[in-house]
Amino acid sequence: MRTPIIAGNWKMFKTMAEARAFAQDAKAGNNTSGVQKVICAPFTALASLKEELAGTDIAIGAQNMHFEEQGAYTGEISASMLKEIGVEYVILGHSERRQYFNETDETVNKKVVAALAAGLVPIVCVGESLEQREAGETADVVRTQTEGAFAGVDAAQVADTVIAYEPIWAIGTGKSSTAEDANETIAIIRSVIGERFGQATAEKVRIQYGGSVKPENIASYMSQPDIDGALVGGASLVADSYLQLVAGATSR
Ligand SMILES: O=C(CO)COP(=O)(O)O
Repeated sequence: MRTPIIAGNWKMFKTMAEARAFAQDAKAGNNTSGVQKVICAPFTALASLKEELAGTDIAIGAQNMHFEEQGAYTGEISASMLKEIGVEYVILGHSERRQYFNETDETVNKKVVAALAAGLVPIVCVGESLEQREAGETADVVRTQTEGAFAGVDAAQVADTVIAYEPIWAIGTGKSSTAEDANETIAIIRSVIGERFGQATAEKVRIQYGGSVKPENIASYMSQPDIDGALVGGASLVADSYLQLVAGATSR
C-alpha cells in the first residue's frame, strides 16, 4: 500500500528563527509513525530547518526551483543547490506560481525532469479554477496538466513522484472540496497516469489533496481510497496543528 504523505507548504511565511522554533516544537511532539512527513519552507529557512530536524523523520522540501543546473538566471535556485542543503522534495507547478509567476506546463515539465535528474522528489501540483470547474472542465484541466508535467519522463520515475490535486478555489479560502469530489478527481489523475505510464505506476504514485485541509477534516480525506495524504498551507504553520494532520493521516 502507498504510504500517506503529509506535506506542509509554508509559502512566504517564516523567518529562519521562526522555522527553528517550529522545528523544536515539532521534534518534541513528533510521535506518529507510518506517515511520511515533509515541510516545504522558503529557501532562506531550509538550511536552519534541516539542521534543527536532523535525526528526525521529518524531511524538508523547497517550493520551487529553476530547471537549469546553473547559469545567468538572476534570483533563481538550482536543484543541486537544494540537494546540498539536504532537501529531498520540491513543490513544482503550484497554482500560485502558475498564476503569479507565469509557470506553464512546459516549464513545470522542465523542472520535473531536472528535479528527478538531481534526485529530488517532485510534488507536482495540478488543479482547476472555479470558472473551469463550473464549466465542467475539471477532468480536462487535470489531464492536460498531468500529461504536460510528466511528458518524456520514465514510468519508474513517475512512480516515485508525488502529485498534489489542489482545486484553486479551495486554496486559502476555507472552502474545501468534499472528500468524495476530491477523490473523484484524484481517481481521474491516477487513470491518466495509468494510461500513459501503466497500471503499476498508477498504483504506486502518491496523490495528495490540497486546499483548506485542517486537523478537523483530514480524516475524511484519508478515508477515500485514492487520496494518499495532503499538501497543506495555513494549517501547517503551527507545529501542533501539523502534527495533528500527521496523526490524522494514520486513519487510512
Ligand atoms: O496551497 C495550498 C497548499 O499548497 C493549500 O493552502 P491552504 O491549506 O492554506 O488552503
